[in-house]
Amino acid sequence: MSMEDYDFLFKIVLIGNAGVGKTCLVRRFTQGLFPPGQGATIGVDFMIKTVEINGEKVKLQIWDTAGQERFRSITQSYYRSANALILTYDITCEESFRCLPEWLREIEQYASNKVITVLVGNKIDLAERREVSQQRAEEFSEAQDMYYLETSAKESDNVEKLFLDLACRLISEARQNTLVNNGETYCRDPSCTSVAACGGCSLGLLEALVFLSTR
Ligand SMILES: Nc1nc2c(ncn2[C@@H]2O[C@H](COP(=O)(O)OP(=O)(O)OP(=O)(O)O)[C@@H](O)[C@H]2O)c(=O)[nH]1
Repeated sequence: MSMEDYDFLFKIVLIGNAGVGKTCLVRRFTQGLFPPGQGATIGVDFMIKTVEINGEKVKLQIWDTAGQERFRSITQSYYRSANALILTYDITCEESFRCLPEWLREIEQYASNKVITVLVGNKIDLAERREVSQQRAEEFSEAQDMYYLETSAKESDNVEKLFLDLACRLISEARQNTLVNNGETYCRDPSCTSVAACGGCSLGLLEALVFLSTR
């Protein structure tokens, strides 16, 4: 697709504890599948999906970060140019909910103050194993001024809604000019703000892949 083939380009970054289902949410949305035996993400993964909203083409760059602590210094560097963050926890895992204030501190420290943050409680298909009530999560998200949604990547519940509602909000913020301006970054170098696809930045896609796979 050429650069002119879309009206909006947004960068969305998924964060949250390991195993909460970030990769499965991204795969469900971008590829329409629930991957069997999904392994832990190493560093950062990247997918693109273009959607049409009210006749306008919206290109979503979706960055899936590793939840494991050992990758934190890599993943933090991806917050800065994000237009939106999807902070995910697992409704069957109290620990993943208790870690949310820690994630919010990371956002405060590393993301732009214009970033839109959505809180997602994933794995609602496992209702019998729920450890965090919807009410508790809603109260928490309201107190933090975040939009809240519960999803199941497995059953495809609310996954399209999550990304499409977010795209609508991003369009509306872009129109009011209040969004993070991140240029059109096509490579994995978080500091790249090049408009050309990796043409002008110091760390091209191939080099970045080697960098990530050797860690
Ligand atoms: N039942 C159920 N299981 C899910 C759902 N989403 C993810 N899982 C499972 O949860 C496990 C972890 O999923 P991932 O998508 O790898 O989690 P992650 O947050 O990307 O993990 P890291 O890459 O380590 O940060 C896998 O075994 C998935 O099959 C869901 O909606 N329902």
